[in-house]
Amino acid sequence: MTTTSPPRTTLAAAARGLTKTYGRGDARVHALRGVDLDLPRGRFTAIMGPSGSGKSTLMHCLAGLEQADAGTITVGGTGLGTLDDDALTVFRREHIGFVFQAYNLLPMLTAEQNIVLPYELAGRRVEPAVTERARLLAETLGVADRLGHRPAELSGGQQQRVAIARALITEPDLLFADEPTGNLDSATSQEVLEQLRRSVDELGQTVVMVTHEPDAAAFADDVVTLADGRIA
Ligand SMILES: Nc1ncnc2c1ncn2[C@@H]1O[C@H](COP(=O)(O)OP(=O)(O)OP(=O)(O)O)[C@@H](O)[C@H]1O
Repeated sequence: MTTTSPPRTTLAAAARGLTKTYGRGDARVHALRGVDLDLPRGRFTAIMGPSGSGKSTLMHCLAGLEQADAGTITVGGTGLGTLDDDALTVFRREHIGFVFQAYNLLPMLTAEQNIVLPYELAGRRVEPAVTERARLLAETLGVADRLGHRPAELSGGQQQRVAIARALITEPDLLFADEPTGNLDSATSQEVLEQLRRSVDELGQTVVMVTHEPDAAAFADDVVTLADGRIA
C-alpha cells in the first residue's frame, strides 16, 4: 500500500490565509493580509520585518493568544479554530512555550522552581522525571549551578536561560521567542541565541523568534520577512 500524504510530524505548525484587521473606518489597520506559513518541526525560524509589519500579530495568532479574522492555524496537528477558550488555554499550556524580552520569572521562586512552574500552574504533580528534565535543561542551557538561586541573584543572560528552560520543560510543539535578546548586551545576546540554537539542534525543538536584529536572525535556519501584513 502506498500513501501520498506526508507524515504529520514534519510540520510543527501551519497557517493558511490568515487575515487580521484592527479598528474600523479611517482607523482601520490591516495587520495581516493573507499569510500562509509552514513551520517545519525541529527548525529555527526567524520572523523579521519593519515596525508595524505584523510580526507580533502573526506570532500572537499562531500562539492562540489572538484570534485571526479569517484563515486556519494548525499546531501539532490540532486546528486552533476547533478549540473553545478553555481548551485553547490548556492547549497553549501543554503545546506552546513562550520566551519574552522581559523574563517574567517569579522573584520569590528559585530558578528550579521557576523552571517547573508550568506543571504547578497546570495543577500537575512535579514528578521526579520532571525535576530530572529541569536539571538536564539547566545543564544544556548552562545554568545547572544556579538552580537554587532566585532571579535577583542571576545575571540577565542567566535569567533568560532559566526562562528558556521553563518554556521547554513541557516539550512544546512550538517555542515562541519575542525579541528574546532585547534587554541583553551583545555578548549575552549571543549566548542566549546559541542556547535557542542548541534547543533546536540537541533537543529537536521548533523555535520561532521575532526579531529586528539581522545578527539574531543569522542563528535561524529560515527567515520569514513580513512587509505590510504579507510575507515578502
Ligand atoms: N490592538 C491593536 N489595536 C489596533 N491596532 C493594532 C493593535 N495591535 C497592532 N495593531 C496595528 O497592527 C499593525 C501590525 O502591528 P504588529 O504589532 O503586529 O507589528 P510588528 O511588526 O510586531 O511591529 P513592531 O516591530 O513595532 O513590534 C500595526 O499597524 C499596529 O499599529
